[in-house]
Amino acid sequence: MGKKFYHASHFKHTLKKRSYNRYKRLEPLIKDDSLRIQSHLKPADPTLFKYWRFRRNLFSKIDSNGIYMTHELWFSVTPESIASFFANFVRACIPDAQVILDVFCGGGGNTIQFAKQFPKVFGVDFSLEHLYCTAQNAKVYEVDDRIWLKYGRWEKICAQEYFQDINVDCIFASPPWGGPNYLKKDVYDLETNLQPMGITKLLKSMLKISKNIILFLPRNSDLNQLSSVTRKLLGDKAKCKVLYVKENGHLKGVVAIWGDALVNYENGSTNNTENNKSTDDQDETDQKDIIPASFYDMDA
Ligand SMILES: C[S@@+](CC[C@H](N)C(=O)[O-])C[C@H]1O[C@@H](n2cnc3c(N)ncnc32)[C@H](O)[C@@H]1O
Repeated sequence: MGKKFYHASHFKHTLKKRSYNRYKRLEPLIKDDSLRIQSHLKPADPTLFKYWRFRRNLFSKIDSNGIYMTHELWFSVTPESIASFFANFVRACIPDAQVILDVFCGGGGNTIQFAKQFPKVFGVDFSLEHLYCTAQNAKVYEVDDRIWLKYGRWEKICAQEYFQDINVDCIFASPPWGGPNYLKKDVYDLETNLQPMGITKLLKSMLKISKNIILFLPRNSDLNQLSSVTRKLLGDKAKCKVLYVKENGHLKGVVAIWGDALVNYENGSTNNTENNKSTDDQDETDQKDIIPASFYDMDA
């Protein structure tokens, strides 16, 4: 992968060698190991307690005490059963896929589950701390050898065409929704609220790299905007499929899906049995289950 990416297995080492200034920024966190989660200890910030209670939903291996999180990751990591569902879904739809790109990879919730299914996974994030968490967490799941990380803003990375020469089979992205206020309005405007760019720009930037795209979006996302962006960028006959994602009966968000291989899948072809095993804390975690509750064929 040349000098463009950091291999997750040697993240610290390569960062120190190639980008000493960046390494220096991260060094205090590495030295005092302050991002490492000791599962039995509540986070210092009480506003995070509600996420900590469900910590095993985020990473089933959190009790290994080898998982790394930042403050932001407590409320933005994709819960493991959902991330596993997405990875199984892509595997079922594109069985011979080799390369997955996870834009906005955060703490590796999705990257790790993809790496369990596919030989090569790229993760992009503009937070060095988050990339460090992804690299560390991937070690716990023993998939660090399959993960390559890119530091930087997606806006810049796609403009500089870093992925142009790589045959990416599918792009997954869980972009920032703009904080908890996303539920305050009945309908979430995907052009003005989604970060770091609206849905049109985001989808356009990704279509240059792969035709198979999955975006994890707020549950109140404006479906009309998804329909019109599909028509605008892909033509009158193109389709976007929307899948409602539930965890423990709670609607967590929607995924918008583009690309024939993903859109034309057979219902029920994915299986999440590994993650249906309940962990301890029965009252907290209950049964983890992802139910594709509804499907909309957006006839653009
Ligand atoms: C919702 S979180 C992703 C969580 C991730 N899927 C996981 O399971 O850990 C969004 C991530 O996007 C990153 N991010 C926000 N703006 C970005 C940008 N312009 N370019 C790259 N990464 C960005 C944040 O640092 C954060 O880690």
